[in-house]
Amino acid sequence: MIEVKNLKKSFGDKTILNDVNLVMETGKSNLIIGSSGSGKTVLLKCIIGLFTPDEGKVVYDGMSMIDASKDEKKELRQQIGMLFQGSALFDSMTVEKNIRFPLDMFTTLTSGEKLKKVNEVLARVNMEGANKKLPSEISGGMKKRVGIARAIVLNPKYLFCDEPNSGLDPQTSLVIDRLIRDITLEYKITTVVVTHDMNSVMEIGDHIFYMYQGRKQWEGSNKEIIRSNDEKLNEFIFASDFLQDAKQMRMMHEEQDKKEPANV
Ligand SMILES: Nc1ncnc2c1ncn2[C@@H]1O[C@H](COP(=O)(O)OP(=O)(O)OP(=O)(O)O)[C@@H](O)[C@H]1O
Repeated sequence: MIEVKNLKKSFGDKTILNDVNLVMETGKSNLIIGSSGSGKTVLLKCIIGLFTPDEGKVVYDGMSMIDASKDEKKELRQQIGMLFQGSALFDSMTVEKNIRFPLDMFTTLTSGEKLKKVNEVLARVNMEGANKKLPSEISGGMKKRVGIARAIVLNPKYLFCDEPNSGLDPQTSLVIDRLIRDITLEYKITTVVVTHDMNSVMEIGDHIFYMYQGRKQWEGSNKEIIRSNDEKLNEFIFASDFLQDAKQMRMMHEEQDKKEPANV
């Protein structure tokens, strides 16, 4: 579980995050959504320790990141897997070397043990046998899968994904979303996803945080979001790329409700 408590962050006299409180549960996909400039990336960077908040705390399973010792921070960093926007693979390295990179950085495993781990995670993302391929030789969706394999190779307790579907077609996005959701459940990871994609919200949004002008404006599940009465959230849903999908989803759910009233 990750708890964000009374987090504040400003740059100069501009307040970016204003008293943000979130609880992100283990084994769940926690999504952060919001319009451009609402503070999602700054929030993510505060959570993973790339920015130091001006006030407040980020607590990882009872351990406050700010108050942690140097060794505790180092240990925590190893428990964090990161899927970057655009996958961020090393172009000159093969798939195998890309995935092995965190093992080389953080472990003293033998090369045989490392290869075993690489092959395990490659199989988990359905990319068996792709060891010797270069990033330039695989598709965007495959690159994301390699990025996920690299993010989970150290068995992280926490997984952060920044726009995991950027640049992917809807079908491939669905594959990536489901992979993130399944891995979150199987490995009992606390997963945090920053996204603009309504399909992801509906597919994997166990818990969604809607950020508006540096504050948490709304939170709830993917079932609740399409029935929300929050004006700002609805404006966001209906004014953005979410429009078509959201309308369709809302209609689908209304149809479903007529048949079987949902208890939410
Ligand atoms: N290092 C920085 N120094 C100064 N201002 C910053 C810095 N990083 C972000 N900001 C400002 O913080 C605000 C929030 O930015 P942030 O990147 O968190 O938005 P976002 O919600 O992630 O947007 P997007 O969806 O476009 O990525 C913006 O006004 C941005 O200019």
